[in-house]
Amino acid sequence: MGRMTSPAEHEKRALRAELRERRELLTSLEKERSTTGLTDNLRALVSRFGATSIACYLSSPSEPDTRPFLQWAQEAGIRILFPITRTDGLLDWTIGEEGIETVGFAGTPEVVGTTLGPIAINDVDLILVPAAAVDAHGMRMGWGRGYFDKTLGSMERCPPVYAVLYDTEILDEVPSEIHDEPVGGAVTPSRILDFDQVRPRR
Ligand SMILES: Nc1nc2c(c(=O)[nH]1)N(C=O)[C@@H](CNc1ccc(C(=O)N[C@@H](CCC(=O)O)C(=O)O)cc1)CN2
Ligand SMILES: Nc1ncnc2c1ncn2[C@@H]1O[C@H](COP(=O)(O)OP(=O)(O)OP(=O)(O)O)[C@@H](O)[C@H]1O
Repeated sequence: MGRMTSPAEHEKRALRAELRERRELLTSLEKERSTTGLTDNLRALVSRFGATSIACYLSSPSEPDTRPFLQWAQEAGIRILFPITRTDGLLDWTIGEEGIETVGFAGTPEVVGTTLGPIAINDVDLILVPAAAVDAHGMRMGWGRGYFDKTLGSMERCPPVYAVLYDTEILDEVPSEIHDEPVGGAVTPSRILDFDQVRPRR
């Protein structure tokens, strides 16, 4: 499109490729082992905030497995909003009343259900976002489509936002651009991190 590529964009692309490759190298045993801890930590986070309503995504095979946690949350009567990718780069949300899974526009697993618009996410008590990496200031890098930056950037008041990722993806520093939205914390298979944010959320 003739746009200039900034150093941060370039760095992000290289880092994403490295992180993607690292995830692809995890064995199914390593992944299975990490699921128990991740599920415990996600449950603990819900308890900590007393969340009765959350936003979370269905993980794809290379991502830390959110599914056992989602199963627990559903059984516990927690309202879950799942993202639906739109062609315009925004996210719709659904509670997925059909209980059916499909593949979305961007290639990630999605749930089928009545579509709620982008602002439906304003109501939740806790937001769990996918991430490729985060740093100690809560700077987050996603997989490069800007869906969550746009979603979080458009929220007037934002509930706690935690990135879900593997331990090795917590880095000293993540390349950042002006539109990048920080997260308040991160959840990995071994811990829950809370960041001191440089740029406080509105
Ligand atoms: N499970 C899951 N659902 C999710 C996300 C996610 O990261 N994980 N999303 C989080 O936003 C949204 C979808 N985001 C996506 C972001 C990038 C690509 C993608 O195909 N990226 C290319 C490379 C892009 C690049 O590196 O520049 C690729 O992976 O080949 C797909 C979906 C909504 N749902
Ligand atoms: N708030 C925004 N408004 C408009 N465009 C945006 C916004 N945030 C990000 N973008 C655009 O989206 C693209 C991807 O951004 P970036 O590389 O930061 O995504 P990411 O953080 O990896 O993705 P995601 O948020 O989906 O996990 C960039 O071209 C960027 O300009």
